[in-house]
Amino acid sequence: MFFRRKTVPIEAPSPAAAADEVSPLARLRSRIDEAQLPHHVTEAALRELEKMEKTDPAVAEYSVGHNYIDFILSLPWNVSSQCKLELARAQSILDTRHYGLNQVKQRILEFLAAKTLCGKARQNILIVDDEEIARANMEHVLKKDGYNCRGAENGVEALRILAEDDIDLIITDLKMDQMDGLELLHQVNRVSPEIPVMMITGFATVTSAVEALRKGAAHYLGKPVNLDELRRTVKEVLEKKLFVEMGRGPTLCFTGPPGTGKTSVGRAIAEALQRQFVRISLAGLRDEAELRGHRRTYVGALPGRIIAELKKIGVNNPVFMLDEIDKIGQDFRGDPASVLLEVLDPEQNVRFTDHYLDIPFDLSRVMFIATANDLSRIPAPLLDRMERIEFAGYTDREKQQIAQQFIVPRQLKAAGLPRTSIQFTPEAISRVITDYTRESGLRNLEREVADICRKIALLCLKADSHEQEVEIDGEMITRLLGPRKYFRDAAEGGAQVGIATGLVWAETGGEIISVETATMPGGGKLILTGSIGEVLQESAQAVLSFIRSRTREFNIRDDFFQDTDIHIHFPSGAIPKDGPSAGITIFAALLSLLTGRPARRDVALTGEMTLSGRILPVSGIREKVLAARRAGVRVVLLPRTNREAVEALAADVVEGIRITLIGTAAEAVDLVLESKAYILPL
Ligand SMILES: Nc1ncnc2c1ncn2[C@@H]1O[C@H](COP(=O)(O)OP(=O)(O)OP(=O)(O)O)[C@@H](O)[C@H]1O
Repeated sequence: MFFRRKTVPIEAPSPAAAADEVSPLARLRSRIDEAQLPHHVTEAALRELEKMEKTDPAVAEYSVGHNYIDFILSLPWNVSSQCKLELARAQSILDTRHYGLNQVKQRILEFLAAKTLCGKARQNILIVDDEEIARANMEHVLKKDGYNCRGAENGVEALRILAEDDIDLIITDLKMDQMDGLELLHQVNRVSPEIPVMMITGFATVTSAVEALRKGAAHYLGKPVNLDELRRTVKEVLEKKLFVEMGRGPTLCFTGPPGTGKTSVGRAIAEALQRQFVRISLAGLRDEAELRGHRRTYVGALPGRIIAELKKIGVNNPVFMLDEIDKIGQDFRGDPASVLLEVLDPEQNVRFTDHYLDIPFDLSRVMFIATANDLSRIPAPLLDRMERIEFAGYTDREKQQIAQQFIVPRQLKAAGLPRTSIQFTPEAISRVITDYTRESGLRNLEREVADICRKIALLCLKADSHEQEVEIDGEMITRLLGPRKYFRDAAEGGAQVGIATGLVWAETGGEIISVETATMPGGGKLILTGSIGEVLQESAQAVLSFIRSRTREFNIRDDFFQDTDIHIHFPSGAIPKDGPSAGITIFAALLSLLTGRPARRDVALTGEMTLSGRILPVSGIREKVLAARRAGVRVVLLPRTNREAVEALAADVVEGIRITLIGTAAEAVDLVLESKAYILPL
């Protein structure tokens, strides 16, 4: 693509014409000309202008055309922010903005390091000209600018060099013996289409130069070559190529529970790269047109959100966050995922077409980062294009540190309170964390701290003493926030017959669930309730069959199911539940019910159970252990096959919790059920 300069003559205003007599169309034409848009964009704008010239200004099409040209002119076709990629700076920004997240920071730095190396490598230019003096001149100035240069006398020699060396740019004369510039361009396009070719031409061959541009040349310069223009153009062309190469490779996808820092790390990356930051939320997006825009033939047509955001931000190389990519939908209005496939594919996004814009826009300079809570909901082809980086939930100790260092100062400032005179004691923060929030991330913690700060601000204003020193302790938290919202139910509740505590993974992170069971006279029916999915229903069936096949082993009557119905309930019916990892918990609850042995509430289980009673591995171990700690669980039973994941847990994650690994359901029995039966077993 090349930038056309002054290709369309503007009619010079007659000396008599006053500035305000210039017609709106002439003004539009000169704006198009001055904008120095890429060639295909100028052509599209001029085509629209020609249509307007034939249209009555009173007709709606006239203003549609005017808006369209205005829109084209407002897009950042050539405007990029001067960004730098310095690894040390990136590291210090990531470190100062975020506590912990060591693995995440490490992965991001590795990702950026590869791009930094890509950007630091010296670029190789091949200069093809049969005049030795012309070659030598160009080599001289370009070498001074830090490029490696090689020379060739004609196209044949150039192709030979191309086969043996890595070349980033070819600058070629048009007229040469043996193989001329046009033929060389044709051959390069065939064997190495990613290498840009710049044409140098004498005045007599301008027509061929235009033809060369049509055939894919990156730029052309007239002879004698203006060396300053050459340096500028080479820099422009190579920078563009570098951007495309740096953008190549997978898009980053940050996954993890809400409030774990995905968006704010994205923002820090933009700052580290000195690029602008844009974020759009894709949650609930069903209509393809929202991303790709409406065709201009529709009344009230608008561009899609990607192009609209680029227009708003005014540069073509921001860090663009596609938030909640796992929440996009699909219906009769199209498939937004297919648009995202195009946007995230470096081969295709060079020519991204928005329906409203109707001409390709180059998105290759944009750095896209996606975020998701649940990877399993992302369509496989989309997931395939992304490099996943996991954000785990925080331990209470990490939350305490983040609150002291980041959240409290930020919320004090937001409430207009002086940071020096208001102090939160560690006990106060700890109370907010345990009694008023139950989450993997920091969303609610930040909300509660903000609430406290606003209340303090009101009190200070009422007392007219906002410079006064205030220490906020645990007791004051209760007075400000009211009765505690969460109880450590597992630790505080006693053992019960027919109820077991389980650990599951949800998109909000690890969660604790209880499985409740009851029997009643009936005829062998299994009733399952609690908004559960198919996999969970099948797990329950398998567990029941396992117990029925082992009645002797568990001291249960052989025919217990003949005259009994069994009901298994998963409380919190408003939340849909599915997944195999509750199998072992269903087993514990059911066996407790059938044997009359109470199940300990402070023992939590997770694991998929097979029909023969084996326990299969599950995912989200860290999140589940953190959820267990939040609920006051003391013992966690995990599948033996998850040993490696357990051993990888940091000491502060497992602090205060005993983890026992089990390989079969039978191993869990005496660990969960108390030995004494309180109710007569069935
Ligand atoms: N490690 C951390 N250090 C400092 N602050 C943090 C850290 N992690 C999260 N935060 C803060 O917590 C708040 C929530 O984070 P953020 O909005 O980035 O979460 P998110 O993971 O993008 O959530 P969602 O999935 O809901 O979009 C922000 O104010 C952020 O600055």
